[in-house]
Amino acid sequence: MWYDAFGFIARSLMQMIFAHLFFSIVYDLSMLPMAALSLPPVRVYCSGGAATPNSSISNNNLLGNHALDAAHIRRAAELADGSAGFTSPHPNFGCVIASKSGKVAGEGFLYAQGTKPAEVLAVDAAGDFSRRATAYLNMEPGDCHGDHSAVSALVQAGIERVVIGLRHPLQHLRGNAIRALRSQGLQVDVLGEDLNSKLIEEARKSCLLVNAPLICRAASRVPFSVLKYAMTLDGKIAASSGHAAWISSKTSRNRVFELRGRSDAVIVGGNTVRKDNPRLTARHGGGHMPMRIVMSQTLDLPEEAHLWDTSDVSTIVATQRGARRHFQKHLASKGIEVVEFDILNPREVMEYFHDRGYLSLLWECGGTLAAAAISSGVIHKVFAFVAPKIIGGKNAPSPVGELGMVEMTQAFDLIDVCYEQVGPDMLISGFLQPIPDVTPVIPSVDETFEIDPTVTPYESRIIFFYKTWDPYGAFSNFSPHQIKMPDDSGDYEPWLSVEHYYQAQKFVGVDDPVAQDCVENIKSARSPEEAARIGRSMQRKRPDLVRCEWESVKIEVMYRALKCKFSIYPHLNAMLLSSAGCVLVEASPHDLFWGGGRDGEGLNYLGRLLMQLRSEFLGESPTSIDDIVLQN
Ligand SMILES: NC(=O)C1=CN([C@@H]2O[C@H](COP(=O)(O)OP(=O)(O)OC[C@H]3O[C@@H](n4cnc5c(N)ncnc54)[C@H](OP(=O)(O)O)[C@@H]3O)[C@@H](O)[C@H]2O)C=CC1
Ligand SMILES: Nc1c(N[C@@H]2O[C@H](COP(=O)(O)O)[C@@H](O)[C@H]2O)[nH]c(=O)[nH]c1=O
Repeated sequence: MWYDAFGFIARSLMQMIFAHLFFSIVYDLSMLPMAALSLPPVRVYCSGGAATPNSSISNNNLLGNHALDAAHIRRAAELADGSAGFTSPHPNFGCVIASKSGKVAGEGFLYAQGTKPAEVLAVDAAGDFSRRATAYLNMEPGDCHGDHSAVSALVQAGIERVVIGLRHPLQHLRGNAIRALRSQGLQVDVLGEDLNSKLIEEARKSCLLVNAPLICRAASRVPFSVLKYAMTLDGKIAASSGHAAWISSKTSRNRVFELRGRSDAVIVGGNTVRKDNPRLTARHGGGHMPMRIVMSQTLDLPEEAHLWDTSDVSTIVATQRGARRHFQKHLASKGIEVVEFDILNPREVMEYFHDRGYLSLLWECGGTLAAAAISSGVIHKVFAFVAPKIIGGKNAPSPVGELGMVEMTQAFDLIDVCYEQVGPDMLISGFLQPIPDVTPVIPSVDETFEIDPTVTPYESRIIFFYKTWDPYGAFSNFSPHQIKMPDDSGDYEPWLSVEHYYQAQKFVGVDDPVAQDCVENIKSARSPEEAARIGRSMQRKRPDLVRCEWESVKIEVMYRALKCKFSIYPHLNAMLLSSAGCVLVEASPHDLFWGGGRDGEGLNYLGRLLMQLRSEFLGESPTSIDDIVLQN
């Protein structure tokens, strides 16, 4: 492939970078107590004993400073959770502004990347009360691309003190905002570093919980995985016939829809598709719709199934390399993406979805695949709905198949178990692995550089970028940088990101009100992910609405949008120029046009356009955009 020569170096560097990330997370073997995700409780009993969220903190001089700090941080964590389920999962940020007396003056949470940061919303809400106030943040802001909007908002509002629940878990972002705030003269107290007490420790746990998916993903290099099942009181997930609709109550199943809405994807095994013909959609009234993933070795799956209807949401089938090629074609004709693996096991599949940027997954499979997933160490948390029913049956399936254990002492003990009554059922949840604790004992990337200038961890001949949280994530067209592009009449219109502009251009100029509505919907989408979802889903459902010359103009469209982005933001321009001499590759394992693919088989047009722009900015233009378009 065109950059094969770099393959070995690239892999080594990727490993180095991941090793950096991995070792930046220090495991706390004390197994921290944690509460369940803060969905509306009916009755909850938690062994961790976390306090209830405090949403009405007022002036209370009886509370000590630590108690007040802890309460406000818990509230920030509670706010942060507000965005889960509304848009594709992302780090959750909440902010509370409290006056000197401890009274709450303003609150905010980040809805999605690209929308207003929690800190900006909170100081806006607090107005003049922000002056000399304290800001409480569940997590250090990830001002990753030199924008520092959260930091600027706090400084400009006149905040005197900032209390931070957790340093940013990603190594290349950790410490940056804290340093920036301190350098502006603000007092910054980090829980567990500058403040310590039992109450503070509990508040810190609520911050760990609300971003558990991000933290676990960074530490384990697989998406945060929750195994959910519904079983009878005698431990069966179906009758001996395989019939399972329904074990749990309607209230519990509604709760499952919410769990699905918090996940990037829901995953099942081939047998569940054959037996249940599930839909796996989140039907709780709006909110985020997860993708569906099927793991099947044989690909002996039905020709027709609810999961093959992708009008609302896509399905990916992961299978063994070479399995039933004609059936693969059948699936492809229905718009299903088939991904082949040399060895189809849960770890390989999870590593693949990690590289694809997935943050969290909900496993709704039967016991066969659940056992394989638990054995391979990819499951982080379990949600078991227990219904007060007995079905019996020697051969009726149970939630977890063979784990090879022979003595009770070998059983996995769940950590921080919560018991909650949901309708007539009992929901028991707990962690299979502790959430790794993030402690700042290892210097962040720029601190490392300060200590030893010869260490430049990201210097490489190939720079991979993909998700905006990556070190060079600002190269992604999903990075939340607004651009201004000319419309038909030459007037400049703002677009929230390159992705917004690119998706909308698919339907621009098409003489159909549905296409025009679609352009408007994409334009007003609250995040680049939302813009991409609208554009891609319309393209899939109504290919007739895509402008006829789209395939021949799309590179040009992307080029113009990128040129604007890297011209108007000096820090992005500097980042691009600083990559001179390096090959830029969009590390998308599935987009073989804009990305580099899993093994370098992708065309990497995004990387190529960026390198083209870089040459132009440097005044050396070996190829032109026309050459790139012609090569297409
Ligand atoms: N009550 C509940 O919560 C639930 C109940 N169920 C019930 O469970 C029953 C199905 O259980 P079960 O057969 O365990 O279903 P699974 O969902 O666990 O599917 C098993 C299948 O997963 C596929 N698979 C792919 N990779 C692997 C791997 N590495 N290891 C193991 N399997 C792999 C295989 O598909 P292939 O054969 O295609 O190669 C295998 O046959 C049904 O009766 C269903 O109704 C299912 C889900 C939840
Ligand atoms: N039987 C059972 C569950 N089964 C799970 O739900 C899937 C069906 O989802 P859907 O088609 O979207 O309604 C099914 O394939 C299996 O994964 N879930 C539960 O909460 N309670 C239940 O009693």
